[in-house]
Amino acid sequence: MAGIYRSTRYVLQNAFGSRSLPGAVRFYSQKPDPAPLINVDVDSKTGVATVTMNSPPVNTLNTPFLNEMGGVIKELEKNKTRGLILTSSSNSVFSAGLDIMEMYKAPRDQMAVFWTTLQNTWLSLYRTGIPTVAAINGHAPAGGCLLALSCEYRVMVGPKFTIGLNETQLGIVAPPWFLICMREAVGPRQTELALTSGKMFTATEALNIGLVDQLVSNKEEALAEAHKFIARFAKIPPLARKLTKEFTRQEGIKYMEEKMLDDLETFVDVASSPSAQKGMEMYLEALKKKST
Ligand SMILES: CCCCCCCCCCC/C=C/C(=O)SCCNC(=O)CCNC(=O)[C@H](O)C(C)(C)COP(=O)(O)OP(=O)(O)OC[C@H]1O[C@@H](n2cnc3c(N)ncnc32)[C@H](O)[C@@H]1OP(=O)(O)O
Repeated sequence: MAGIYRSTRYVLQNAFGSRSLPGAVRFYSQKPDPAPLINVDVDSKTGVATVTMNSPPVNTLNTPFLNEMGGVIKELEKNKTRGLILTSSSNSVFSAGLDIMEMYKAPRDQMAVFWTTLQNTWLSLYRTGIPTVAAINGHAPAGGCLLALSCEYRVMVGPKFTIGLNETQLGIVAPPWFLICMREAVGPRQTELALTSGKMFTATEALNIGLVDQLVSNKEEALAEAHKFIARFAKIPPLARKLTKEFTRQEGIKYMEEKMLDDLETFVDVASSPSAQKGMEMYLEALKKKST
């Protein structure tokens, strides 16, 4: 089994195409798609990129989306972008997390490609030397929360949106690297309390436990505060900053570098188990009922 996963990873690692940015202008990532999943807008004065997830209806994280995100981060690094602000084009959802359709009734090799892409893209975002901020302008459950936690600073639009690692409510388990990200933000006690119950926090609750750093009342304010955070690093030498970030995040980085294949195998085994599949089926049905 590990052989399949290793070759899958090889293919994926070579699948991130690259393309030069034509200076500080707007560009769309990866494929010349009339409806890109992610828009990137680089401010020509500050060199800060606003990366807007634009995969309606709820920015689920599936393989094409994650591949595109990985490509975007690579491009921004190559172009020495000064900052990355992650936000959503939706008025109510930052990201609904992993696309359950990538896991529900999916063949094991498809699940493996999906998970490997998630692992690689997460690691790129989590460890990038570019200062990162999540401008959370909508709900951010599970993988949506992970995306926000992988950034260095979180500004959330309140009060009506929610955020959290709710996996246990779905009968699935947040892997250790999700948990490490949460623990880095809120500490071990709050992590255990939050994850064992799968709690979704209101924006105010999230601020109170340190899951987010700032509350604002709309997206424009969130973007303005995100720019302010990035401006703090104007006079900090980039290499010193990057290495300090790596040292601070070494637990998560080490976990992924050393345990990537074990994590992948565990994921495929757990996600394809009859009980996890039943749980996903019921959850999808509940989501569908809610939306009709
Ligand atoms: C080492 C140990 C490893 C073990 C690991 C094994 C197990 C793997 C676990 C991995 C961790 C998982 C992480 C995840 O991210 S799982 C996904 C969790 N996400 C959610 O719970 C969010 C679900 N969605 C919602 O709550 C709402 O959609 C939301 C509040 C985000 C927005 O609500 P809104 O009313 O605006 O929109 P709708 O609910 O009507 O949704 C619109 C359509 O989108 C579909 N949808 C929503 N979320 C998902 C999703 N995550 N995946 C797939 N599809 C989704 C929804 O069904 C609607 O579809 P239709 O329009 O067709 O009805």
